[in-house]
Amino acid sequence: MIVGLPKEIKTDEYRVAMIPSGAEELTRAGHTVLVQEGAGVGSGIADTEYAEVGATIVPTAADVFAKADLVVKVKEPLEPEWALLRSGQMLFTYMHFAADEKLTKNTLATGCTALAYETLRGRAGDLPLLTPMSEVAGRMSIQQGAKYLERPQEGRGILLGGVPGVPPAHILILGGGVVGKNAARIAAGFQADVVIADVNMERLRYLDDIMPPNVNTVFSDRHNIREELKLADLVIGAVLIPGARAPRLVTREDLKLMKPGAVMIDVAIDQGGCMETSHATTHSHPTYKVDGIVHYCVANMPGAVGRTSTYALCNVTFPYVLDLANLGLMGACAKAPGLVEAVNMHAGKVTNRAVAETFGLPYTVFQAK
Ligand SMILES: NC(=O)C1=CN([C@@H]2O[C@H](COP(=O)(O)OP(=O)(O)OC[C@H]3O[C@@H](n4cnc5c(N)ncnc54)[C@H](O)[C@@H]3O)[C@@H](O)[C@H]2O)C=CC1
Ligand SMILES: CC(=O)C(=O)O
Ligand SMILES: [Mg+2]
Repeated sequence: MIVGLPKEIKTDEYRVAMIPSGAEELTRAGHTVLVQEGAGVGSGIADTEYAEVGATIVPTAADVFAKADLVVKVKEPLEPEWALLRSGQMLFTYMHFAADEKLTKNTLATGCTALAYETLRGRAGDLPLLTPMSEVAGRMSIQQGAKYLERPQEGRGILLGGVPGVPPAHILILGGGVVGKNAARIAAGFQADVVIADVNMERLRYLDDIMPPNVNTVFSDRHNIREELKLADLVIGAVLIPGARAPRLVTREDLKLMKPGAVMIDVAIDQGGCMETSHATTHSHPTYKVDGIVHYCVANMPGAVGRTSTYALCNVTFPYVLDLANLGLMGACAKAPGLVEAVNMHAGKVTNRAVAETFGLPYTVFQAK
């Protein structure tokens, strides 16, 4: 099979979807690997490192897409890439279709098989290809929150951990999954006062067991969220309903409850965001203010720490890339049934129920045989 690795084109995206050890394994298994010139540079990987293990370096994305049976990427295909995708081709990347109707319809029109990292299921029902980036984004959310709470960044001028005689920041984390847990751990280390809200009681019990005393839990309902917003210096949006648009938990009206200069980091922005006033931003221009509240809504947070994130991502994606190359789509799905969940589109049909329902498109069951 021909496996293609284009350079990412999203603003401030420094990750790449395959590291040289992956290219080495694929070529050893008899596959051809096409790497776009400069694809790894943002993560500190030179073209020569791919070439040395047998990959072919090609000058443009068009060269990669034209020949590859399987294109491996990090972020969703952007407009210049839509024209390069074709029927019968597999695209394996983060898609986040429910957040973007134009992306959904244009990708569907290409007829490609769209395999989304974020909906692939592990044997335990987990989302193993989302997990490492959620670990990165969760940890990073507190780092960014600390920065934007500083007064020169238009925040409230609050130090997360406080100092003797002055209380620490109060942090509300909406969603206690992978992002939420990682955010809470880092925030706890800063000695902030942390509350995690979730609707899953089993998850809240688990978090209550493992977290230090400065992390508490609360059931996520309208009343509790509004009470917490009054206290919060920093809010982290970390909810997820896999495949679907994020539920809106904070309305514009709710912002009036908050302290001026409080910061909201909406990590769930890649699925459309869990605050009504959120819209996607970039690392170059990460924040904006609505009603005195600082909003940070970068949809590719891990892209800024490309070196860490690339290795963390490729550790988990590569086994599936190798299976897709060795066994083809149907063979790889037979080997790992959770891969079927990743198939969001196939042959011009939407094969993910949540994506279809979000945009009122017909839903077709993907037949993995
Ligand atoms: N902006 C970025 O760069 C990145 C964004 N993300 C996104 O962060 C979001 C969270 O991801 P994960 O933590 O991995 O998901 P997860 O599935 O591990 O956790 C989500 C949690 O949200 C909870 N939840 C659902 N509805 C809720 C509600 N109404 N109130 C409170 N909690 C609710 C679930 O019970 C679950 O515990 C996803 O949208 C993911 O794509 C992840 C990595 C990077
Ligand atoms: C998950 C996601 O959106 C990212 O890593 O960029
Ligand atoms: Mg407390």
